[in-house]
Amino acid sequence: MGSLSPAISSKLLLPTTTSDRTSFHALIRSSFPCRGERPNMIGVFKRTHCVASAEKKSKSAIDFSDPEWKTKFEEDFEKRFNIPHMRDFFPDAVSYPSTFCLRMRTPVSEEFAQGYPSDEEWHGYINNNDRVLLKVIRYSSLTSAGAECIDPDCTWVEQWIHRAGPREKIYFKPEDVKAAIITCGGLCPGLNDVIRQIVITLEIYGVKKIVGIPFGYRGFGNELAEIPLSRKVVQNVHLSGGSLLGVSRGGPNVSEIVDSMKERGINMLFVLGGNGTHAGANAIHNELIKRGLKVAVVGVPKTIDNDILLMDKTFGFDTAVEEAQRAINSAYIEAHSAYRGVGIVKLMGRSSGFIAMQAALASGQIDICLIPEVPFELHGPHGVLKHLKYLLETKGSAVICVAEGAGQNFVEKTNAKDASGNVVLGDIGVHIQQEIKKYFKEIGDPADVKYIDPTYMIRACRANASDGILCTVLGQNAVHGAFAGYSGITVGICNTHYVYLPIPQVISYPRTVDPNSRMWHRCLTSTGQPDFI
Ligand SMILES: Nc1ncnc2c1ncn2[C@@H]1O[C@H](COP(=O)(O)OP(=O)(O)O)[C@@H](O)[C@H]1O
Ligand SMILES: O=P(O)(O)OC[C@H]1O[C@](O)(COP(=O)(O)O)[C@@H](O)[C@@H]1O
Ligand SMILES: [Mg+2]
Repeated sequence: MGSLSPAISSKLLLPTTTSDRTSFHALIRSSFPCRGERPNMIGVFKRTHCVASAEKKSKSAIDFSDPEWKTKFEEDFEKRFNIPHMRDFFPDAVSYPSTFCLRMRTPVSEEFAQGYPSDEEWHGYINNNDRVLLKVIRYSSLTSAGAECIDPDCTWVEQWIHRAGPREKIYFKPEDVKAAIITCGGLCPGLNDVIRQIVITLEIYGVKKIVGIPFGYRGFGNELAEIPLSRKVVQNVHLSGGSLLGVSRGGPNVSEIVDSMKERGINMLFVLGGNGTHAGANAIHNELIKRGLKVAVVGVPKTIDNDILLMDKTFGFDTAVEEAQRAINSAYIEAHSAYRGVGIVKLMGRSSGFIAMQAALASGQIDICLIPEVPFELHGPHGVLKHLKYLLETKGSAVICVAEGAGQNFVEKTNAKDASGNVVLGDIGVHIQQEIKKYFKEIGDPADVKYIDPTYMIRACRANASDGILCTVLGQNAVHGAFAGYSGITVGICNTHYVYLPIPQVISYPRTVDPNSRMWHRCLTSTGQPDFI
């Protein structure tokens, strides 16, 4: 393991504006070519396998010899994780006592003629100054496994983020609200659960006009009619997978979406989607502000790939891992029952191998787990095929779990993109299957290869119980955030607590498995696989 270059470790760029941050992340990526060593998006050093090139380092950096650097870092962190509020853009924004009351769950009268039921003594409101600690481990050294430190000495620095939940003051009168819900990108278990909770919570605040926009951002095209939503409509939707509203990739541009929102009179937008969707939601939020429109845009991160930064996990991920067990178990049984059987399971994960890693860990039936974050060779003395031969000779069978984004260097690039601009990946599962068959034929040993691709099965199912709970809390908090007057935010779970985060902070780049993390090490311990390079 190499150590950090002194030139790099002595200073660190601290971005303050959005454009600064964009260049910060670009700089970080270009300056730290080795995955394990670059500071992450909150400027954190990680233990490295190689040394970065110091000359690419920014001139504008924090000087760790400055006795004030820690205070400056904490202040900058507070600024970056500030959640945008109506008051920031509309100083004359008026607040009202909340209509969300834990004791009195419905407004006092249908028409709010008697005012809002806000004079109970205790409502369970969140104070705007409540915070959640983002990092809870105090590493003593960069040599600690998975260490994330701000400076080379691993000084303890507090990083606080905003606590989610209902506030005492709201910035929308429920009778003036027209709320819209939209689901974008690919499917994910739990979408219906989140939709359901958003609708139910909106109704508890007293909102009457709630609609679903069909088929993601495409639904803002004029030809698609809104779907009226109410508790009655959503009551049982969580019992099935998919999205009641439909999903899509691509769609109108941001300006057209905002035109459409204005025309429809939407002043609360709940956006369920992944990195791309959130980039869209943030752009919509900025455009609305630019046009002086008082609209709350709140995201709920959706991705079975679990590739959103800073969160413990995203909803649907646990369900996907659980569903993957069925495919892995089938592959295991097939492989185990065959003479020199090899089972291959391909799982989703465009650039992040979380599903493959966790599914391998959960099953205990995987011998080789291949993820996009960890390079490997197929051929050669240290390659996957050599190890497979060893496994067949010693165990008699083997099971491989491969993430769809792994080993893309082995498959032909098409340069094709989907409607959202995501690169269309080559099929690594099919490629590995063919290479295994070819290899064993060439060496004259038999191998009975069975390939299972459960790709869409693991994301089209309904959410399991723990995801159902996560969806419930996230959906409710999304509504609380909108009523509290926040916009351009997303909800998440952080160290088991629920938080609001400014969208740009969670989508700077996809979250990936850290090959130096304890979890990846646990996976390697479990599979017993060597390095394949
Ligand atoms: N950078 C972006 N700015 C605005 N909209 C985007 C951006 N990236 C993607 N989108 C839109 O967000 C939606 C979902 O994006 P996609 O990448 O397919 O899924 P996900 O949100 O799950 O990552 C699509 O309608 C796409 O057009
Ligand atoms: O076939 P589709 O609908 O494009 O979906 C495939 C993609 O969906 C995912 O599961 C999740 O992607 P999103 O988060 O963008 O929805 C990826 O792992 C995978 O590449
Ligand atoms: Mg995406």
